[in-house]
Amino acid sequence: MAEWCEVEIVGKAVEEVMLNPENLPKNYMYEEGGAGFRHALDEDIPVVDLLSLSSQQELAKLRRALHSFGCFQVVNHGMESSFLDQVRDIGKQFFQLPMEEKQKCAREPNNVEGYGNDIIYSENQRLDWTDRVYLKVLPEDQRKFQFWPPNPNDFRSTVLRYTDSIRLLTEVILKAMAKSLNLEEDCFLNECGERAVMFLRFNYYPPCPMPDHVLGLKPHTDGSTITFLLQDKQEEGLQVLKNDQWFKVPIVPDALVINIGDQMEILSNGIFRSPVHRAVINSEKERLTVAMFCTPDIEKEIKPLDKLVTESRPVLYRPVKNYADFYFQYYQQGRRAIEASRI
Ligand SMILES: O=C(O)CCC(=O)C(=O)O
Ligand SMILES: [Fe+2]
Repeated sequence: MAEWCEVEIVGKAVEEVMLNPENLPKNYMYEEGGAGFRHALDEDIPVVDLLSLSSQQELAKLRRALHSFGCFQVVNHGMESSFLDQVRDIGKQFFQLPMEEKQKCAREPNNVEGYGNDIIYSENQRLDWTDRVYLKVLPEDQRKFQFWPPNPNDFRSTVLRYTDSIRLLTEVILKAMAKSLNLEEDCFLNECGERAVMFLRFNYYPPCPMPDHVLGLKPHTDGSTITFLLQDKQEEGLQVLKNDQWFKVPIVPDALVINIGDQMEILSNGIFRSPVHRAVINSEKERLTVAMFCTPDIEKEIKPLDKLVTESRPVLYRPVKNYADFYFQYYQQGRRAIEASRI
């Protein structure tokens, strides 16, 4: 691992790489790709109705979904279709701006926030076919507005409103997840703490001339407790791995995809599974998704809840703190950061 270094190698926006399609850098290429590379099965990922989530039947469905797939889609979450369109639109409008305009909120080396893409730690690193805007939206006093696009002019107000809505929804979902395991409803929320952190990421995937050899996002798990993903309205691309097979996460109108992240896998002592997932791309259409990563207060130590450790299910993970600190190094090596916690 000697070639992995702390200092970032500065890469190009995918949008610029795309201008020279005959010469795609080999870091993007999966040699093993080809026909079938993007293939995934259609087995419906469970869709949970938030309005029925107090019923035992819906809670049981939630528990099964989180144990088998590690993800589900939620409908009737209270956000209007037109508002979700607005959230996607501010992202699309930003990526359509001229490069000089986007560069005004460019990410700084070795920092995750702002406009940019992968932090490159090694010449050999596999790169993702995506440009992003990544922002810490909570806690409020940690917002760095210099990285928030001033353009389109409703960007900031829309992000703030979306953050408020997701914060409320997080409470509802974490409570339901606790209830689905017959635990006190606040137990996961308490572990996240008063100063829980939320990161928002707009993922923009330009069309790619070699979609059978390139991935939008390499296989990974999220480092969050839970992640909310607003999918593109037209273009599919998200796939989750279950029993060594890829499954499509279909577009369900106005639904949000909710993924378990590594820190929830740890809290639940492995009952909820943080799924390996990836994003595939296509040669004709761009795709835009909006991910909100909910993570605990960085001062909180995260470990399996006592009530979920039993004789038949011994403790599976060591405590972790400030998971994001080492998450990205693992991610860029195509490894799972949870390895550092597994006993
Ligand atoms: O864009 C997608 O479909 C997946 C996004 C994702 O997994 C992420 O941002 O971590
Ligand atoms: Fe992800």
